[in-house]
Amino acid sequence: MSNEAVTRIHVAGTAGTEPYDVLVGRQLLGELPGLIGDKAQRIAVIHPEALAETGEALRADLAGQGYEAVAIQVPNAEEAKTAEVAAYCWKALGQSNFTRTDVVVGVGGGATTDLAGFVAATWLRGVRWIAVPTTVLAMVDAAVGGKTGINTAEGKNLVGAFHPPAGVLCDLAALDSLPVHDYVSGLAEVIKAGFIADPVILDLIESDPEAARTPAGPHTAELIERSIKVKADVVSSDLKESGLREILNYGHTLGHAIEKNERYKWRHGAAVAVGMHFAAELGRLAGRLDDATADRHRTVLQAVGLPLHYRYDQWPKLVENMKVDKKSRGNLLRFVVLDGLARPTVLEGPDPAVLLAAYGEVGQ
Ligand SMILES: NC(=O)c1ccc[n+]([C@@H]2O[C@H](COP(=O)([O-])OP(=O)(O)OC[C@H]3O[C@@H](n4cnc5c(N)ncnc54)[C@H](O)[C@@H]3O)[C@@H](O)[C@H]2O)c1
Ligand SMILES: O=C(O)C(=O)C[C@@H](O)[C@H](O)[C@H](O)COP(=O)(O)O
Ligand SMILES: [Zn+2]
Repeated sequence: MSNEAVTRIHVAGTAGTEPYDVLVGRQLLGELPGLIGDKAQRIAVIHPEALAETGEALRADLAGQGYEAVAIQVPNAEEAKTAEVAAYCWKALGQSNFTRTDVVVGVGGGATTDLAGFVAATWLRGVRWIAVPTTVLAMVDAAVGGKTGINTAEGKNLVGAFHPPAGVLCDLAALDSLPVHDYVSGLAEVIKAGFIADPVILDLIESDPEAARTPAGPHTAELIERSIKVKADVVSSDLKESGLREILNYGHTLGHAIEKNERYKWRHGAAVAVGMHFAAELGRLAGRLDDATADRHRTVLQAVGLPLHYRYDQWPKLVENMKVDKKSRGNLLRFVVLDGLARPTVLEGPDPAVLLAAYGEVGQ
């Protein structure tokens, strides 16, 4: 793995879907026409406000290549993941006479790629789409694996579809304009990949946590590639989350509950960081996780500047919010915990007293 070469990570097709590759490197947009294929006449470039120039440049470039290209600008961050914004995109596609052979390109962070993928999944019951992630989080996680969706007032990602992209282009140059707060938020999913499957990720971050906070750090490409590999391996064998894929939800049961409680104003990665701290304490109290690995969660998350704590008095609301987690079955709450480093497992229906005790370490 190096900073210069283009790395290609393969995602196998399962459940009747096509395989595809995730490319990591620089100046990758030349790959787009090949991914678009030769049947498309129209391309819709869905991008957030923050990437207005990028979106327009891409639209103009595609128009120069002979496509009828439209740019669809959507709000930044979670404000894009709503039914209203999805409907706005459907309207734009309808007004462009967008057909089944046409292609959606989602350019942006995870919120944008989740929305763009969802729009592609639902338009005409599914059209081809390509992800061009521009945040760490979207490169290592959101754009890979075909989970697409939007939030509702009742919870995070409650409406969506499994609809894998035709390809994912991770241009590392995009990260240079990312505010540090958003860069660091993405490290939560990188650290998650380290705890559930690839501890070398943790070693690399711990070797220089300050450097890990910037795209100029010495291990940026390797951290991104290793995290993508973790995700690609999991979704290659379990696209629709019938089992193994649940491990990617480490830290998310509480994390999503916090996001909803904050009306989606917290960054996803920050909420997942608190959620992983909670999951580590839960694993420890359930007698599964050793002290050293549980403590390592605190040190590595804190070292890169991610939060560990949330409001203690919000626990009853968080418990309510967790009931709509997609891993729940009836009234049974289910949490991904670790049996040890890189040994994820599911803890079903833990004693409410144990849950509260774990939250006692997290709440402030
Ligand atoms: N589908 C999945 O498997 C999956 C996995 C993980 C996370 N997610 C979702 O991803 C979302 C979080 O993604 P995120 O952390 O990328 O946040 P985000 O998409 O909200 O982006 C953060 C902010 O950065 C801006 N931005 C994006 N790229 C930029 C760039 N290169 N330069 C400057 N600004 C830029 C965005 O417009 C936004 O304002 C959440 O909605 C989460 O649920 C989905
Ligand atoms: O891809 C997955 O599967 C994940 O769980 C990855 C998570 O990082 C991601 O936030 C995902 O969107 C959560 O899925 P959800 O099904 O809990 O909404
Ligand atoms: Zn996530």
